[in-house]
Amino acid sequence: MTALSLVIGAFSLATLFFGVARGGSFGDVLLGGPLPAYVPLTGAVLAAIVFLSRSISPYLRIFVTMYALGFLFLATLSLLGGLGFLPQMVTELLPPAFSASAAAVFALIVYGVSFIPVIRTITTLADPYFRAETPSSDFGRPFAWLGSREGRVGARLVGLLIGINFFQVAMNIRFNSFYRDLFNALQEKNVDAFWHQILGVFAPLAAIWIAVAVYEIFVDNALLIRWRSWLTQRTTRRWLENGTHYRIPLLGHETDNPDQRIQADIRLFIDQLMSLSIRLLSQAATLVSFVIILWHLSRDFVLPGTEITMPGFLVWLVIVYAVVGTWLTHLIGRPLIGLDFRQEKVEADFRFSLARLREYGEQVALLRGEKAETARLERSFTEVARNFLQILSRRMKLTSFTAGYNQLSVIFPYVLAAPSYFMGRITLGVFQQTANAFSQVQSAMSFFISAYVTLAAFKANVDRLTTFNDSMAEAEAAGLASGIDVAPQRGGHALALQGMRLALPDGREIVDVKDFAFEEGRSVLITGPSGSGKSTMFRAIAGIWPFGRGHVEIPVGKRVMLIPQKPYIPVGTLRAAVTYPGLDEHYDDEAIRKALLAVNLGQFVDKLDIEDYWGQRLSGGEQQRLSLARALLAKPDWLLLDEATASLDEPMEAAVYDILKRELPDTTVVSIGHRSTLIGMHDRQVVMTKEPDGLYDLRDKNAAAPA
Ligand SMILES: Nc1ncnc2c1ncn2[C@@H]1O[C@H](COP(=O)(O)OP(=O)(O)OP(=O)(O)O)[C@@H](O)[C@H]1O
Repeated sequence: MTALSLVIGAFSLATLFFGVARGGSFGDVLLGGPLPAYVPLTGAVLAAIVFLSRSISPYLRIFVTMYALGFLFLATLSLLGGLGFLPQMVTELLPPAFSASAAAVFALIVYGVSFIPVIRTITTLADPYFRAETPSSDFGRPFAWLGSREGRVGARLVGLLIGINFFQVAMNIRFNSFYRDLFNALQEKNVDAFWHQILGVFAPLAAIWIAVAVYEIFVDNALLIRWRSWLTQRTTRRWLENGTHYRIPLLGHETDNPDQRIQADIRLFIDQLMSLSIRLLSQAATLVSFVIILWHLSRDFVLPGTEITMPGFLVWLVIVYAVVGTWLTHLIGRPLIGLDFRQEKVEADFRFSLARLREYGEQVALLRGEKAETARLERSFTEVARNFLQILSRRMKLTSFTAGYNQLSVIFPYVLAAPSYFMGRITLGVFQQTANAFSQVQSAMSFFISAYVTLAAFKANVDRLTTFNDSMAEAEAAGLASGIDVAPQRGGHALALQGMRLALPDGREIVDVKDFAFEEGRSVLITGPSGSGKSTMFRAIAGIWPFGRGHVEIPVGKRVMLIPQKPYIPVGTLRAAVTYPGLDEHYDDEAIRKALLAVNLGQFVDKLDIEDYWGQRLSGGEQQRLSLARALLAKPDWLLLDEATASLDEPMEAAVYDILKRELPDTTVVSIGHRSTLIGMHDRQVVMTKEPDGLYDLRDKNAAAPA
């Protein structure tokens, strides 16, 4: 950015000096000459903006850069044209010098809007991608020439898209003069000129237009998939790291349906941001270009119904026309923002209810819960339909206005230009060219009108992603600020708990383990009343419970594995289910088979590659044995079993404990359980005991006071 700013600064100073040196009155220098002085003057401002833009959002910086390059291109063309260095044919098509200054003004606008809070919210979501230093992704190999860092490639693809959009605006300008020439040929009944316009002008232009449109789709979608993969991966990792996904609902956040935010909202955000921002830019360029054209065209126009000539009156009319239309649309369409937000939420709630029903199909069927489920689903869908109807009613109101407005826009310029045509002031070609220019200006100015629905949905989408990010940040902060620290301890031989006071999310304290050690090699059974906080203590040892304070010390290099009562079994192959949470390629088949045989699941050893919903296919006891097989593979130093054998019959439970002892001689087992038969399988029994202060502490069985 610094180099670009220096180039623009040097160019501006040199051309300003050149203009002043040529002499002439102040007015001549400022407005006339090969390059009017207002161009280098705005160029000097642009150089400062480009320099300052180093500190703004990287996404917006791409736009400032493209405008700066546009300025250099247009100003150089104007200068060369002004000095007579370009052929006549090119000079005729040159945009006026004013357009270079317009590019500088747009850069200034982009710089200005970067400080608006709502824009900051949007760029906060967009920017991390453009800062990414990760190696460039494999998607869209044709873009290898754009660089090796993902963020840089992304930024250059956005730049390329902007360039394509500028080019399309330039083509539209060329098409505009084609209309004039074509209709003039028709009016003059000049057959040769007519065919020249069709075959010599229109056909090549159309061919270029098609090629550019196809390339644009390619660039646009390549950027979309690269950006989406990067952002999805980053969000998923962040969500799953350090138990954040578990803590978000614990903290009572409103972040519903994270699955929808990751799967749908990220895609929508990128898609809508790209189309809105790049379209906004090309609409701005269209606006400036055609306002200039329209201004020139309406030089000879009379006010309809009079013979008074009023230069540029079409420009004023189109501005008033579009501003009033935009304002009315805003008034009518505003409620759509909230309604769209709600629609996404109720749709996702409905989808989640269905997915959950599939997961718990057996339980629902056994309980004959179908009636209750039908009622619940119908209630959930009623919300979907009710909100949809509100959106429909609002859209109908909005469409009845915008459709009428668009229809009026078709005939409005004809009505305005007709008197001048009938009075012979303008040719049929100019009449047609005016109508085309008017509609270009009107559609650019009313970009906000046609994009209103997209803008409303975009705002709702940005809100959803922002609240999701905020909840993740809070859950991360809660993890960091948690008063419970789990730290490795040098030289120790026990998993020790000290000053551990655990609370519920509402702040009510339930557990106070003052000082307790699970010594290496000495298995422990924890018993105690239901709800006394045994599982919560295990959660704290695992480092995922954020409420409370205290220390958990684990000897350096030792591993703790926790097996809950209800195992989680991912959808996929049996091999992946047994090796979870490890990766299946880390274990050879022999080890997996041996583990399955040890926990009496021999009937499944030849089904390792079968993909299934194993969580639904296996019985409760089989699922528990499968998760014990995981422990045999993982060989942890401490194995915490939270009622992990509660679904097994007593002989099977005893056999499993024997196997654990035999296969994992170096593992210390700590179990939570209620069965008395478990006592003989452990070296020590402790009880969660209610102390006089109402909190539970661990006491050795023989020392336990009555609760
Ligand atoms: N996410 C949560 N939000 C609010 N309260 C919770 C949450 N998780 C647990 N609790 C509460 O914490 C208390 C202790 O629960 P915990 O599961 O630790 O008990 P437990 O001793 O393991 O019980 P059980 O023997 O029945 O399994 C219970 O009153 C429970 O309702």
